[in-house]
Amino acid sequence: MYMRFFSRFFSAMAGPRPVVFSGPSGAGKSTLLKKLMKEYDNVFGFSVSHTTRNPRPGEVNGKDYHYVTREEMKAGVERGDFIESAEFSGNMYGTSKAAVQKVQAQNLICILDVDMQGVKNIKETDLNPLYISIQPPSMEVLENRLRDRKTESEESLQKRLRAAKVDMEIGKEPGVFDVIIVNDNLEDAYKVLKSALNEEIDQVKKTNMSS
Ligand SMILES: Nc1ncnc2c1ncn2[C@@H]1O[C@H](COP(=O)(O)OP(=O)(O)OP(=O)(O)O)[C@@H](O)[C@H]1O
Ligand SMILES: Nc1nc2c(ncn2[C@@H]2O[C@H](COP(=O)(O)O)[C@@H](O)[C@H]2O)c(=O)[nH]1
Repeated sequence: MYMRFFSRFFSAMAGPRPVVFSGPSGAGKSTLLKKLMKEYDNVFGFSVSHTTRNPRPGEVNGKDYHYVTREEMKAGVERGDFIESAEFSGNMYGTSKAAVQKVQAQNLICILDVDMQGVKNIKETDLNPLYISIQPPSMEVLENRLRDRKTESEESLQKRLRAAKVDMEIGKEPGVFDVIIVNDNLEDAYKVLKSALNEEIDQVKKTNMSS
């Protein structure tokens, strides 16, 4: 596992700098984010995306995603409700302005979980987040994790693996991500993630305690 650091925190904007997580489907983004939010629920807030995919068992509407029809999603995009939106593995996904504002209004670090198109599109906005890439140790491990998760049809799994190959190549290009974490052993990866966000966590704790 290794980590690269190109920049540090607190942007010129008011409030804590958002953090964008990306990386191939199955790399372990949600697993790491859920751990982080459980440990620091008063520091981080999750930007709940919209998606046209069906909820998985255990997922909750409004918490994991806002589940919408393609028509609803397209109408929202046309109205300008979204900071970014993308088509991934046969479904639409997008980050609404309202989702980010809701977290920022609470003075929490806004966490976004987006695919590589989302990363590219967010780079065109003035959100100015820290970009963290979560990578699997290998394609073989990634495939096993996705299969073991049992959430995908064979067709969807193959689409996700194809997207993963492309994402992993783009992710290696210099300057795309500020921090790259290889999620091999979960506890090790979590430690690296926490240390990458250490200063922000302390800063938000201090600010929120004194307000
Ligand atoms: N370090 C790890 N070791 C073993 N299994 C892991 C590890 N990290 C995550 N997993 C498992 O791998 C699977 C994929 O993880 P997760 O759903 O968090 O990935 P993801 O990157 O959020 O995927 P997606 O982008 O599709 O939402 C899950 O079943 C999770 O329990
Ligand atoms: N561009 C965006 N990508 C998003 C958003 N929310 C999630 N995602 C990415 O989609 C894939 C698949 O997610 P899954 O929950 O169906 O497994 C994954 O890479 C997410 O990062 C979003 O709002 N915008």
